Amino acid sequence: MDRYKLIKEVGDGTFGSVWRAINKQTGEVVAIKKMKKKYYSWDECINLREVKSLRRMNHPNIVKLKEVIRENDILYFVFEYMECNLYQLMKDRQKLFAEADIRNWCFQVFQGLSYMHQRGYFHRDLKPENLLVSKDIIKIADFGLARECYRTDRQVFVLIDMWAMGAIMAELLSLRPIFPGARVAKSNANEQVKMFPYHPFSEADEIYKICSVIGSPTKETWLEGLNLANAINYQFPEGLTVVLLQLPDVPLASLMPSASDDAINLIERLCSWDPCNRPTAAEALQHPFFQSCFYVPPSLRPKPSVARTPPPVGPRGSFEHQSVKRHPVSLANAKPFKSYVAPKSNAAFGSGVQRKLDMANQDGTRNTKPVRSSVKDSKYRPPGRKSPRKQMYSIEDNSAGSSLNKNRVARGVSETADKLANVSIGGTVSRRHSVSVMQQQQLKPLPMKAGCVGETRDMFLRPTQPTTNAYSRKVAG
Ligand SMILES: Nc1ncnc2c1ncn2[C@@H]1O[C@H](COP(=O)(O)OP(=O)(O)OP(=O)(O)O)[C@@H](O)[C@H]1O
Repeated sequence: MDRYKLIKEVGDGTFGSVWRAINKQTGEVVAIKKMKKKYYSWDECINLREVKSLRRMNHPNIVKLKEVIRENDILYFVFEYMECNLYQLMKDRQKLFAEADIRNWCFQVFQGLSYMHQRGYFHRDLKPENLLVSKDIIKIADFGLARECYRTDRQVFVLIDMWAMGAIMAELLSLRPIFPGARVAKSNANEQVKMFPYHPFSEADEIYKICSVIGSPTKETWLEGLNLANAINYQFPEGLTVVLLQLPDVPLASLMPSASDDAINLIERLCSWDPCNRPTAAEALQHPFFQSCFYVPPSLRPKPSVARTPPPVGPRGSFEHQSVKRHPVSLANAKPFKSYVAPKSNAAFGSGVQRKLDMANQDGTRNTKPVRSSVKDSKYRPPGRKSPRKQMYSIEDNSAGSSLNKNRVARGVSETADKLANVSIGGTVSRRHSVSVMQQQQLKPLPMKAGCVGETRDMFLRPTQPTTNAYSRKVAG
């Protein structure tokens, strides 16, 4: 570690604190994650999920793990440095993001996810804090909960991440969490939840909040989920919504009045009760929301120095000019997504030897086609599917990153059986948001944005500046 100079703490997560640091030899700025747990053997380290999964990832939209160091029983991950995370960009922001920016970010994240999912990994902890941004580039980080899934399960498991992406997209568009939870001490929550099953800190409440936004599942939207619920004698909170709490339905568009129809449609698809109705990442890239996105492969980029990260992708014009255009695309006619090829595994590491991860040999030549819609006036359809004191490493499985309670909000309801089975009065959940759906509904219409073009409803509802900031998450720095 003496090769690095720690500059400033930039993040403090459940498992580690993250520092901006400089490599004294090369001058390179890096991010060093110092794990909180002690690691007494090298075997423990190489079996961490974060290590096992990240060593296999080599994509411009997945944060690069450069080195793993164990020194005095402390484990350090050396990552490429990113300026901030998406939550930091949102938390103090008053003005909504341009939809073009959101499109650009989401397009990149879906590319990273598509790459990861095709290799059999799913993230399971997607949230704004784990999407890191530097200029126009966004990368997926924090693979502490990432899991590998068998080929047969892949289609279903990876769709967990897609739910989270729907929630993140909605949050970006409204600057508010769409299914807001609360962050509380678990011990407190336990007591309080026992007293009232729909207490805001319970999992039941989280399901309730989801139902109040997207409606309770029906036979049409999620028969399997209803059967599962029946099997464990669980009733979705539709009745309670009406009888006890009198919450009206919340059309998604009213929570994001400035969002285009395409954006709303994609979020609705992603946040479908039935995982099989959610598009995969590759399919999401073909959604009309991304019709104006283009991608320049690294091999065609002018400067080698930027070859490891994609250039800004996104609309060529401003959103204001494009918001009423519709170029729906039929999946049947859409070009298949072409992904990066998995990097070759690193050679086995030698104990006690510092070794750099060979993550720099990215092959960008394969992703040569821009993802673009070509067929007009057809409707997008969702897919129908059923030691030495000092060690450094090149990587392999898991132990420390196994707490499933980290954050369930963004991870969503697709862990169906899990979630339904755990809906009990004593259940606890750790969450980060604190604003209720009721508060979201009380958003007052603000003056119309000059120059906006949209449908009639937009003209009355389009806010340019939310009056309150919905965030309560804590971020270092
Ligand atoms: N490569 C990086 N460059 C810059 N900042 C980073 C980097 N990696 C992480 N961070 C910052 O540190 C924060 C915590 O990192 P990370 O999510 O990896 O830790 P964690 O302990 O796993 O957190 P969590 O509680 O979400 O599980 C991130 O939200 C981000 O703000």
